[in-house]
Amino acid sequence: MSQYTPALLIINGKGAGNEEIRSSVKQLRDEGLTLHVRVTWEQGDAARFVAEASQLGAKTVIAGGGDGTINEVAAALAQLPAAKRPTLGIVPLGTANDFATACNIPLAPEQALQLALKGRAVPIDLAKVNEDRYFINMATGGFGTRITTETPEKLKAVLGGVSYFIHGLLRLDALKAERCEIRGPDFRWSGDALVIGIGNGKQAGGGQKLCPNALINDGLLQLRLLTAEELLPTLISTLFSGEANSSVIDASLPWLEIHAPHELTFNLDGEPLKGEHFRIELLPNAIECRLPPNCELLD
Ligand SMILES: Nc1ncnc2c1ncn2[C@@H]1O[C@H](COP(=O)(O)OP(=O)(O)OP(=O)(O)O)[C@@H](O)[C@H]1O
Ligand SMILES: [Mg+2]
Repeated sequence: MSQYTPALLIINGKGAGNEEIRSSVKQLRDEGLTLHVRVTWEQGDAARFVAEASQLGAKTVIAGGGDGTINEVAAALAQLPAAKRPTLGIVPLGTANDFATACNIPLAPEQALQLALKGRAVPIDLAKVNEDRYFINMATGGFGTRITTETPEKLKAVLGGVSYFIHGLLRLDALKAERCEIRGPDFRWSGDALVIGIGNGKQAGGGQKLCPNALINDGLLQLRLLTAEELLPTLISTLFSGEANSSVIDASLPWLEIHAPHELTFNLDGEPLKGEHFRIELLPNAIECRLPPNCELLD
């Protein structure tokens, strides 16, 4: 398999017991591919492994995990000089795998690994949040945040992506509007928001298409705001169907700033970030990613 350059597979420790991955890696190595494997234990490990990639001569770095793992790998790649930046591959081993699902990346590890090594590399956008945080898929505030921050790991392990949905329904009583102000080029809104979705990708929280018009190579973020004017049942059906409605505000923006009088929690690809001020800026063509020809997030 000499047509492949060496690659590095970073597996989130939660998915490291996957036997299919083990046998696929063995098979690829038997065919002659140099495929390094590293396993994470905690936050920060993936970024350190990405830094190691150039010493290993890896031209492809594969994130084996859910959205949080892809986030960490993609963010570390974006911070490397362009000339030394490996291409991102994705093997979905998380709970919801919202980004991979929206991209039509195969969920079967063997096929995903083939795509991650051989697929067409496409430049994609990333979003930068404040000084040093990023997201590849979506930032959510409000209801969606509660779902993803508080869905217990045990529920995720037993029920997979459905757990986000079930846990979300159990927590409807906890739905609370957040007062905030949002500004961007030719855009200004202030009021009480129940859900704030800022999408590079379309879906989060286990298949909820919060930002149905988002694309990962259009140079724009889709902002979708569900305001507190609507009755709860209408709002929930809107949330799950993605249809238009008067309490839904939509905008496509290259950057935006959010200010709140008290602390808000945003989830960046499912990983929490607290603050009162957020500046979110789209970085066009920030990294290259191997994606299937039928990826639905491409322009
Ligand atoms: N060995 C490990 N055990 C538990 N957590 C880990 C381990 N290694 C990394 N992490 C943490 O896992 C989180 C990322 O998980 P990831 O998002 O990939 O999976 P998931 O949440 O199950 O899937 P998804 O986000 O697609 O629903 C990060 O917060 C990271 O710090
Ligand atoms: Mg996650």
